[in-house]
Formats: sequence, C-alpha cells, structure tokens
Amino acid sequence: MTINYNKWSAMPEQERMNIFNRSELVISDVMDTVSQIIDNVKSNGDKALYEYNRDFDGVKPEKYNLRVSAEEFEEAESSLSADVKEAIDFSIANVLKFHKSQIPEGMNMIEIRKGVFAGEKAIAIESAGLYVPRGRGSFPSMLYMQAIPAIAAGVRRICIVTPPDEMGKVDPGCLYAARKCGVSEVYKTGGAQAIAALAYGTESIKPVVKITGPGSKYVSAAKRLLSGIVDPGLPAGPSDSAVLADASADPYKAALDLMTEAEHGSDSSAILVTDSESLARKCMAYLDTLAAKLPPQRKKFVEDVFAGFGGIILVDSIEEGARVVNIYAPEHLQIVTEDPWDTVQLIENAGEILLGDNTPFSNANYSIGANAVLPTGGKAKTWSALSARDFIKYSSIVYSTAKGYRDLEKHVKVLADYEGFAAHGNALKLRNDNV
Ligand SMILES: NC(=O)c1ccc[n+]([C@@H]2O[C@H](COP(=O)([O-])OP(=O)(O)OC[C@H]3O[C@@H](n4cnc5c(N)ncnc54)[C@H](O)[C@@H]3O)[C@@H](O)[C@H]2O)c1
Ligand SMILES: N[C@H](CO)Cc1c[nH]c[nH+]1
Ligand SMILES: [Zn+2]
Repeated sequence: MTINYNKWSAMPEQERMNIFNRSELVISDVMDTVSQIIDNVKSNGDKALYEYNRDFDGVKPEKYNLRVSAEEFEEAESSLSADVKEAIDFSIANVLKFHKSQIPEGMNMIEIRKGVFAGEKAIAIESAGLYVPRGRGSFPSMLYMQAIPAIAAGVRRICIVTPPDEMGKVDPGCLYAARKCGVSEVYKTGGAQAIAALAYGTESIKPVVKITGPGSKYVSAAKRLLSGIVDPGLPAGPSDSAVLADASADPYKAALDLMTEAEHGSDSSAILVTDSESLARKCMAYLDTLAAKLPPQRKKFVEDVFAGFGGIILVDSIEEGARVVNIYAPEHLQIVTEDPWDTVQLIENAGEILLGDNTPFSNANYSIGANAVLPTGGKAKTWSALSARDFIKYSSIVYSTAKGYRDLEKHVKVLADYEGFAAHGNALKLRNDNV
C-alpha cells in the first residue's frame, strides 16, 4: 500500500497543506449540493425528508413515520444481544461520571467594590438536536456522548436525528442507548436534510436552538450554511488523529492505533509523527500487513487515508514533532514517548490527548468517559471536546446598593461623555431631577 512518508524539514509545501487542510478540502466541494438540499427542506418540509430517505439512504417502504415509535424502541431492545447492552450500559456510566463533574454552580456572585456585586447565572439551553451519523458505520457511542452532557446540563427538549436503513429503521443500538439516556424523540432523517429540518422545522420536527454531533461532509457543510439560523456547535467532521512517538514506542501498537481513525472514511486523516526512523519504517510495514486483514471497505478507507490526507512525518526531535502536531491540531492525539507526562507539556492544540500505549483511541472513542465528539480538520486550535458546557449559557447578574451606585456615577458620566453617548450620560446626570 502507498504510505505518504516525509521528512518534515524537506516536506513540500503542497503536501503540508494537503494534510493541514484535510477535511476542509472535501467539505468545500459539496457546498452547492447541500445548499439545494437545505432550500428543498425549507420549502417542502417532511416531503423532502421522505424523498432524501429514499434517494440517499435507500429506504424502500413508502409509508412509515419519521418519528420512531414506542414499538420500534421495544423491537430494538429485544433484538440486541446481552453483551452489546452491557457494553453500552458500562460506557454510559463512565460518560455520565465524567460529564456530571462539568456542571457549574447555579449562580456565582462576587463583590467587585463595596455595594457592587457581579456574577453569572448558568442556564441550560432550551432545546438541542443531536445528529447521530450512520453512513459508514452505526454510532450508538455518538448518541450517548451527546445525550449525556445535554441531560446533565438540564436541556428540556432533546431530540435525535439519524439516517434510517433500507427498511426505514433506526440502528437498534442507538435506540437502546437513547432509551437508557431517557431520550424518546428520535427521527429517521440524516445528512444535510436532517440539519435543515432541525434548523427550520418541518411538519414532524420542531426546530431547535442548537445542533450538535459529528457527521460526513454533507452534515458539516449544512451546519456551516445554517450557522446564521441555528447554533451549529463545534465543527465535528471527518475523523482525524495523530500519534506522536519516539523510539520507545511499540511500532506494532502504533500501527494498530493509527488505523482506527483512518478506517472511518477516505476523507479521514491519520499521521504518525516520530523522531525515530526505525519506528517509522517498522510501523509502515505493520500498516501494510494489518490493513490487508481488514474487511474490504475498511481496507480501502485505510489505504486512501495513508496515500491521501495521512502518512508518516519524520522529525528531528520530539520538540519539533510537537510543533508539527500543534499545526495539524488533531482531533485525537496519542503520545507514546518515554515520558508522555513530560511531552504533553509541549502540546497546545488537540481535541483529546491520550497518554501512553495503554490508552488507545478505541477506548476513548467508546468507553473511558471523556467525550469523543471532538473538533476535526485543525479546528482544535480554538474548539474543545463536546461537554456539558456546550448546552449551558451564562447570563451576567449585577446588583448595586445606593452606595455602590454613587461610587460608579462619576466615572460612568466621564466615559459616556467621552464616547459621545448623551442618553447614557443623562441616565445618571438627570436621575434625580424629576422629584
Ligand atoms: N468528529 C467527531 O467527533 C466524529 C465522531 C464520529 C464520526 N465522525 C465522522 O463522522 C462521519 C460520519 O459519516 P457517515 O457517512 O458515516 O454518516 P452520516 O450520517 O454523516 O452521512 C450519511 C448521510 O449522508 C447523506 N448522503 C450520502 N450521500 C449523499 C449524497 N451523494 N448527497 C447528499 N447527501 C448524501 C445521506 O443523507 C446519509 O444519510 C465520518 O466522516 C466520521 O469520521 C466524527
Ligand atoms: N473516532 C470517532 C470520533 O472521531 C468516534 C467513534 C465512534 N465509533 C468509532 N469511532
Ligand atoms: Zn473512531
């Protein structure tokens, strides 16, 4: 298999840009298509959703409800094996523990000066639409990773949109996870059309104020185009990852872990950044043999990634490697160096940072408890992992006593005059005139 292999100092600018811009390049390709989908949903509501279910997701039945029924929840639960339910229960418990710790106090006040108090009141957003993908895999994990922080934050209305299968059914693992989390409003619609439905509303789906969740290029493009209508949350597009490793790392484990995010799709990215040429060469050989054992679709994705947006970058030192990682700003980063606790001090941009080779991406994707909905495509430079904070906003709360008011008065009049806002100044200057 072809694996991009470059020494950082000699890497052509074009190849650097290919890796650093990765999913950006594919999302911009579909803006026109997605814009048409959005207009259709805005004008035709449910009718457009049924059409796209038929055309994009291959739904065969002509008559079915977009909303999942109570019977469908029952059917889903009874169709699942005990070990799948147990794994979901186990993971939900860990994710809940992690996210409960993020809930702020209801209201905090401090005394700024004598008689002048200011603070913040945390208020949950009123509604959230969670996108759970299902194109190149099914994702119960992405359901509980979103539902749990939303519930912990106290969102009153939580609904889920996710693509149906050919029979017009939602993935049973997702329905089981939804029920476990206490969410019953689930709709059978995916892609850009689902995002448009949540933004504008349709006959079946009431609009929400915020959308979260990862998705393909269509979902990412729709969120971008609708960002003036609805809060689209953190940009979680095609998955990407980096392994930052030195000569102490096990090349076999590094190859196993590098392939996990690569198998999400040809539009994903995965890079090994190392100062060890020997590790790089051995890891490359393992990538080749391990990829050959994957099922055909996953093998193709992995091959496309290592010849496309991914590969191996050889650096002169771990410090230089950390600089490369900070520019790449991975969604998932694993550090496998002699002292990962020391190396982590060099990292500024990464959605999540996993330390040592006992913390593979897979464990964090599903079960450790930290959130696996993460900023992709270099957006970890400014965005964080999904958290309970994404579902909470803050109102400033301010109170002054009469003494506190008088202390501020003189300075506020001066500032209002300086800025030329007469009415602002009058609100203080004329305050006692009408007696
Ligand atoms: N960043 C994160 O936290 C995170 C987490 C999990 C997954 N992901 C990423 O999410 C993505 C999930 O993608 P997916 O494909 O599996 O699921 P998806 O649900 O996002 O995409 C499937 C939908 O795309 C639409 N679609 C398919 N072909 C289309 C076409 N030609 N035109 C218009 N719309 C079309 C269909 O409506 C379909 O329902 C992957 O890229 C994965 O890497 C990211
Ligand atoms: N790697 C994904 C986030 O980028 C999460 C996930 C769920 N299932 C498999 N992977
Ligand atoms: Zn993954």
